Amino acid sequence: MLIGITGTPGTGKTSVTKLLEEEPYYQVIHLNELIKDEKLYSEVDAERDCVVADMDMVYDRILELQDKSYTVTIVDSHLSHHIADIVIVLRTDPAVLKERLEKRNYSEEKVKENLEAEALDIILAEAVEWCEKVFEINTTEESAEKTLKNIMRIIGGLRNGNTGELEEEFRPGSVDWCDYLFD
Ligand SMILES: Nc1ncnc2c1ncn2[C@@H]1O[C@H](COP(=O)(O)OP(=O)(O)O)[C@@H](O)[C@H]1O
Repeated sequence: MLIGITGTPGTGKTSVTKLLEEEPYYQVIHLNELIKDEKLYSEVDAERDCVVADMDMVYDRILELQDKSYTVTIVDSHLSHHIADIVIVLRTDPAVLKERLEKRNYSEEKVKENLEAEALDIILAEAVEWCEKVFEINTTEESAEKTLKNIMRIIGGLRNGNTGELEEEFRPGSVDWCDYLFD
């Protein structure tokens, strides 16, 4: 089973997937590192300080790397909803996200761009449009450990074919940052 952990940068994807990596039966691919290490991109955008991933190359590489001896392969990246059919979108209140992104020494422009993307649900909307199953977790006031527990509950439900209540609890659209936009 291939599952994407996606969300705006700073929402906690890498922190939680690093914890998941320590659990047995989970293969974790940190896609952003892989894209840089293996140059799976078509362009370097120096102005925006990022690369433009070649998603065909990325998709083929993920399929090659997916090790079926693991029960679940997790793809950690804000691009993972381009690849996986099942995704968990991590969300963080833009006011909290701002602090996290500023600590990363992102430019003012890059912080603003990411905060707007989070406030406007950009990744969530893409995931809902492209993926078969989407779960949304608000990590604003949760530790990475608590988020890990929720992710493992969702994966457990998917494996048992019993996601009814989880689909309600982590329903896409349950998080709303509209107040941030109109403050
Ligand atoms: N659940 C959380 N609660 C508080 N801080 C968190 C949480 N998850 C991550 N962080 C902090 O936020 C920052 C960004 O987390 P990271 O996992 O790198 O996000 P992403 O992979 O989504 O870009 C890190 O400094 C991390 O310590």
